[in-house]
Amino acid sequence: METAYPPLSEALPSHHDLFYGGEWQAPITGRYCETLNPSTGQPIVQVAEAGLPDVERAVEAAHQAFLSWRKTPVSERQSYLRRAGAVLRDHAAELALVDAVNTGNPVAAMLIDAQRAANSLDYFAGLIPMLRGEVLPGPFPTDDYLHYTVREPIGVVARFVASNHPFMFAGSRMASAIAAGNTVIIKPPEQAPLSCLRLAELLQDIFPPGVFSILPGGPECGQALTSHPLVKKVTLIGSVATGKAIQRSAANSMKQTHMELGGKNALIAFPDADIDHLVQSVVAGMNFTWAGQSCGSTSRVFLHESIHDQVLARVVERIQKDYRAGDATDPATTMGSLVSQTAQDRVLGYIASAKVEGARLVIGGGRPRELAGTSLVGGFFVEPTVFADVTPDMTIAREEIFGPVMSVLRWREEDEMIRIVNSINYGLTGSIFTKDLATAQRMINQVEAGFVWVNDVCKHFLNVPFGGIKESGIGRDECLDELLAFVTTKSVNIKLR
Ligand SMILES: NC(=O)c1ccc[n+]([C@@H]2O[C@H](COP(=O)([O-])OP(=O)(O)OC[C@H]3O[C@@H](n4cnc5c(N)ncnc54)[C@H](O)[C@@H]3O)[C@@H](O)[C@H]2O)c1
Repeated sequence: METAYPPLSEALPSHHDLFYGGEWQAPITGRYCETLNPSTGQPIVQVAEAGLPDVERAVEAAHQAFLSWRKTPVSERQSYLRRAGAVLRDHAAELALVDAVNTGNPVAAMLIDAQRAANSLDYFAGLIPMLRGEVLPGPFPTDDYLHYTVREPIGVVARFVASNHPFMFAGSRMASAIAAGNTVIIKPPEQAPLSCLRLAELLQDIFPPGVFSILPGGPECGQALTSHPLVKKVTLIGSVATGKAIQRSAANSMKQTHMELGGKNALIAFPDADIDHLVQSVVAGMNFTWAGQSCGSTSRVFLHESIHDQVLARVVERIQKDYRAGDATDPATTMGSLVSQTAQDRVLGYIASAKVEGARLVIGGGRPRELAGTSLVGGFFVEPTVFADVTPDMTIAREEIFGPVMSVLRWREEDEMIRIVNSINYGLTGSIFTKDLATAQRMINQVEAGFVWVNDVCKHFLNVPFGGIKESGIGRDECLDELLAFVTTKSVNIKLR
């Protein structure tokens, strides 16, 4: 069935201020900043920017709300979360449209995001009864002492959300913290705050005031949240550099942090891989639909020399057939833009570095020529780009580009290949393509990544922990561990006589 999208004017949020304490509030500093449509580069609307005094008020409101939310019965918390999930499902098309116009990601592909966020809200509602403690044996007779543990919420949680799927991350990641009895302040990405504002409009009558807040803003807002003494945990979906900055700021008040960071993920293809499936997966793994902007993109493709040339040729053919840059709000668009001019410049900079360092440009490498003379000429597009003959020391083999740029590396010796795979500081995901289970298991044992697919790419499965090792993150999401990350354990010892 074809999706019916509302007119953009009806989908966009009518509020552009800050949402905290259950109300819309104008920024005390009076600062507003333009947000753009990355498909055209044109402004959409001005959105409030939270400053230090706004953060003070929002955190205080969230803290007051915490004092009662933590005591809210489990069944009530579950019903709040499930109602929120139902609302997101009902509004999937408009939320997809808002993110399309503000992130540059094609609207048809964004439809799934509301579903994912809603599934997460339902999932964590169902998991709340797992927040149980234990009765523990101690060193003395049980007639003398009873020892047990209880799980308690932490307090106000600040969640910083990445620019690639703003409302999916806001909606899905608020679920665990709220389910556990905390209150949450979400800071949307500067580049694309509109879907989080729409989220607040949709959920404002569902949760009690202060349980969730949306504070659009820039560095001042970020710094104020990460250093505020009443914010007890800071979580980020973002880049490694931002993760380090947040950790430094949070360290002053010894805050817990939870980090979902970048990746430079390897796809490893063995000679016995099913070639048709491999070709399709190499292309799918790059997430060209949203211009490569996915933490899990398998942007380093290790092809065994015996299949290298045929796979590369077919990958290129498939990319050229399947992806055409277009306006993100058009349901027929198969490839979106980067989220901002800064992101476009960064990606073009990496492409230039690859050329200088000697990689072989196979396709792409610039702005799409076919957009010249159209209304999209000012959009932040980059063609799907493939470099071959990439060597491990090249910048594009080592750094996360977060754009539509695939690096293909040829390999011969397995030990040398796995050494190169593991030679970088990232450790988010990895994909292994082979028909042989023993080969797959040998690689699984060696690849340094928090999440490994065998004969697949990119898929997330709710209830299966997702997260990185090395500099790609701290903690696990989309599973019970995520819920447990938002409680602390209190040990109780009762002297019985
Ligand atoms: N591991 C994952 O699950 C996952 C998922 C999606 C994206 N990512 C990563 O996110 C990055 C892309 O997203 P991005 O460009 O929005 O990332 P980013 O690091 O630039 O920004 C992420 C968020 O942090 C905020 N922020 C930036 N500096 C801050 C500071 N000093 N203090 C507090 N907040 C600050 C931003 O406003 C934004 O909301 C990529 O590295 C990508 O791999 C990771």
